[in-house]
Amino acid sequence: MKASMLRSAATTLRRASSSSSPSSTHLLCRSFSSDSNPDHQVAVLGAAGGIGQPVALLMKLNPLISSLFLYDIAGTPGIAADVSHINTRAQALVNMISNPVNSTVPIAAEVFKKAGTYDEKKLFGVTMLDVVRAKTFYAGKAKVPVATPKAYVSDEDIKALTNRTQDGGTEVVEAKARKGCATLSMAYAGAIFADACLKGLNGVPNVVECSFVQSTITELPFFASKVRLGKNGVEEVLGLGPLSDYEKQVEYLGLPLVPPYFSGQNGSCMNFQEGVNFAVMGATALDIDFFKQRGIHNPFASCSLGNQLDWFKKMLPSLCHTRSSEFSIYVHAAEFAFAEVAFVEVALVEVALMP
Ligand SMILES: NC(=O)C1=CN([C@@H]2O[C@H](COP(=O)(O)OP(=O)(O)OC[C@H]3O[C@@H](n4cnc5c(N)ncnc54)[C@H](O)[C@@H]3O)[C@@H](O)[C@H]2O)C=CC1
Ligand SMILES: O=C([O-])CC(=O)C(=O)O
Repeated sequence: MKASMLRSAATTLRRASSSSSPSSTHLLCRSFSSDSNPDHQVAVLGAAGGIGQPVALLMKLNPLISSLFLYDIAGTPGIAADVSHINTRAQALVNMISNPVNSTVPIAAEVFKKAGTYDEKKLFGVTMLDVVRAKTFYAGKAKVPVATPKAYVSDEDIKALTNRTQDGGTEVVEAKARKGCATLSMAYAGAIFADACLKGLNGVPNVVECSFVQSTITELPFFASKVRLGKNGVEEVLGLGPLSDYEKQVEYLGLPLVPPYFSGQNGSCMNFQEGVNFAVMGATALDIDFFKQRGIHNPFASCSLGNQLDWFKKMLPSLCHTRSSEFSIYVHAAEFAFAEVAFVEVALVEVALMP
């Protein structure tokens, strides 16, 4: 999701919470409602999209929802009339599906902060599709709907199931001959997560699902883990719990875990043979001061690309002693990190330039 869409969402929620007067938002809103109790209102943003359409259908079928509002883009000011019908407050829970969720959620947090509507208990990255896939693939392997992994599935199978879950998106994209991605299963997963949120809001006890949320369970400001849902959104961010030996392994994370950079004596890396990591999550291409001067706080960014290039330059002398195969592995990881940086950068610049 681009920052412009987040901005639209933030604008919509802010306006919905504060005013019933016509707004100048550029969203085209189609809305309808059903008469059921309790009174929960749900808005689907991007409702005309591959995921949005089936999500809207599933939301319409959910008896916990009394009003359903569907939004998509169009360049018409007629949106104002529709938006003014929404009387929901900024208490809304926001479930972000747009990829990459681990970037769009922190960016959304910044947008909401800028709009003065951020509540860390109410912003969720939807990671439910991974859970749905894991359960489905596991049940297929174990031949039972619910089971203890150790009891039914070998370590080797768990590894294969983990890989299949991690690659689930690609599996669907390829099955659709690259003409589409996972929309129906994502809509199902999104609807299940929304239903859990609604149950939490209704005071159903002990509703626990996985989500990418603001978190203190690791050193990262946002993380995906089990979350207890309640009347205010996130009731409790639950810890990781005991990890199996396999889960503790690096490959479970899907990326080579390269130690962070630190300079040793004479500015060289202490032990490059075990790798060196210049990538810092959320690092910006523009200097950090650019964002500071515009009042943007990026919780991930403690350095810029310039800092990383400086570290790299200091490290260069050690490269002469490194085998080329090792070098290519690290360069590969860096390429991945830079791609992510590029997306975050564009979105952050958009946030920085917000009026
Ligand atoms: N979290 C997860 O596990 C998954 C996430 N995704 C992600 O979900 C996202 C959406 O996927 P699709 O529905 O297939 O895409 P899509 O392109 O079919 O739909 C997106 C919709 O958003 C609308 N839109 C764009 N800007 C808007 C704005 N400012 N306001 C309102 N509507 C706006 C577009 O007009 C379009 O109808 C993608 O980022 C995709 O990568 C997809 C599958 C799984
Ligand atoms: O990559 C995508 O857009 C789809 C996705 O996340 C998935 O299917 O897991």
